[in-house]
Amino acid sequence: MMRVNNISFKAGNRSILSNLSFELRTGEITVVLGPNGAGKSTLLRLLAGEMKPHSGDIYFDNQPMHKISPAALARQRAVLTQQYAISLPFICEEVVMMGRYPHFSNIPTAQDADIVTAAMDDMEVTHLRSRPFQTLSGGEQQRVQVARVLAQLWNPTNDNKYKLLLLDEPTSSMDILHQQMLLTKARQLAQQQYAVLLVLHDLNLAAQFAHHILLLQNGKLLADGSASEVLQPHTIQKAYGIEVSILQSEAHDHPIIVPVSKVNTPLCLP
Ligand SMILES: Nc1ncnc2c1ncn2[C@@H]1O[C@H](COP(=O)(O)OP(=O)(O)OP(=O)(O)O)[C@@H](O)[C@H]1O
Repeated sequence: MMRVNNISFKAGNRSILSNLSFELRTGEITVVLGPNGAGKSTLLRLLAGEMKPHSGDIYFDNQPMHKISPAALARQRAVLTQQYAISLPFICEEVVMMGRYPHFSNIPTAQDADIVTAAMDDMEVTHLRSRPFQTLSGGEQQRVQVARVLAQLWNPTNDNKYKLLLLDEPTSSMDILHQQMLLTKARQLAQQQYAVLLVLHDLNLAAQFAHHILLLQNGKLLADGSASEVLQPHTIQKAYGIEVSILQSEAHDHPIIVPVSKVNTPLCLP
């Protein structure tokens, strides 16, 4: 449902992404991995249509991305970026309702209100609905923002349109329970008409939930495939410069990645 053909992106003269090609398919969770600065967030913003690649093409639902109107795009794809500072004193329910803005003209309908309630229930933030967003903890804010993007793509009429959910490090502030809850929800959505793309740093979450992994290094695609294809010790060593062991356990249907090499951290004394 999304086809990326040989895209490159530059900031000034500096190449940030080079010659990336891949597909995002409905039914799948695609996880983008890579060290700090590899280009993951830049890639997500290009896929969201927030920026255009300097070369190459992105097709969404068989249309060139740049030809889709922002209003139409907002009904089919939702984005959670790493920065979501809200300076005005909105309460949480209003933040989640922002996800419904593309769906009503002036006043939210009863259905929009029901969707906000359901999305807040899914992210276990219903008890926070009347709290000012700025007073929430980091993990609570992240769950409210995920509820907002879920509300944006909520599909009560089953309109048969593909949905694309793009989440940049959505679990970074969440505790282990809420990480699992969110990624289980992402898996359920992928089983409907959604393609889900997650930027993650946690290789074990990627191993557990990804159908498809894109591993970036210096803006290039170092590996592209299933978790067991991509999460190999030599590939991880090449990408991150750290030695790992891959454990297989009968209790789990995915590999478990454990660092084994000692990292030589420069000692900074005052
Ligand atoms: N507008 C810009 N001008 C100059 N450099 C930029 C610009 N935007 C991004 N970069 C650089 O591009 C590289 C990729 O940035 P990006 O945010 O995509 O990395 P990332 O893989 O998401 O990193 P992280 O894991 O740290 O979040 C970084 O080195 C960043 O400094």
